[in-house]
Amino acid sequence: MILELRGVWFERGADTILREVDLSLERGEILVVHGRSGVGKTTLAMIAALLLAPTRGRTVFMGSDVTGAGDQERSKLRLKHIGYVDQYSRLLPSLTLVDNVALPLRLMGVGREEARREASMLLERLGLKGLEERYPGEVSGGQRQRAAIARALVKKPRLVVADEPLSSLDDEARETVLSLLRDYVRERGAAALITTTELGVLYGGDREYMLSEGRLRRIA
Ligand SMILES: Nc1ncnc2c1ncn2[C@@H]1O[C@H](COP(=O)(O)OP(=O)(O)OP(=O)(O)O)[C@@H](O)[C@H]1O
Repeated sequence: MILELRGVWFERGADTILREVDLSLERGEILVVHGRSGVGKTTLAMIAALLLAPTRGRTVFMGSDVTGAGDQERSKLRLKHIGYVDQYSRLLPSLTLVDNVALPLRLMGVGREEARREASMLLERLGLKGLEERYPGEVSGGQRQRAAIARALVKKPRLVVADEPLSSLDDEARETVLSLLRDYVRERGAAALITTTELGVLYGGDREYMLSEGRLRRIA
């Protein structure tokens, strides 16, 4: 088991965003959470990525209960094991795509050339060959989105959490990303959680859920 959320609540002031959410992610699985704008998908994604602690309930990551873990312990786990793609596919504007994607490896101590080589390979698999030396401001939103996915995968994390990673992609690019994610989680025994505001389309995840009124309901 990679991640387990047990009876998780998230309350902010008088608002209850998540109510008694149970979710488990096993190795090799892709889980998709659908939901309208504002229902709490980002909140759930951030809890899954250990960026946010639930107000009630337990979080178990790779067999360890991290419910009461401090910031430092959680950030250590994140750096090593979790790739997070935020909703805005934020990249550093002053670095080219290849250097953005190579950055997590550089931070882990990998040499520049090797890190850039790994990054280029991933960019190519995501259909971005030829754009390696462009800056984020010189590519499209969908291309930035794919570069952000490459950046999350480059350090080969155990858990990939991607918040609305497909929103600016056409059908072909979307399929490219999903099939790369499928191959990735299967090959590496990793797991992925992705969110989407699309309600009527299934994404071919191993399990798909609808989040509404704070509760998760399985839809496929
Ligand atoms: N920092 C904050 N302070 C107060 N309320 C917040 C904050 N962040 C989010 N919210 C509220 O919490 C609720 C859940 O937000 P969240 O971002 O998790 O939703 P979402 O499903 O990801 O939405 P979207 O699809 O529009 O990104 C929303 O009603 C939002 O307005």
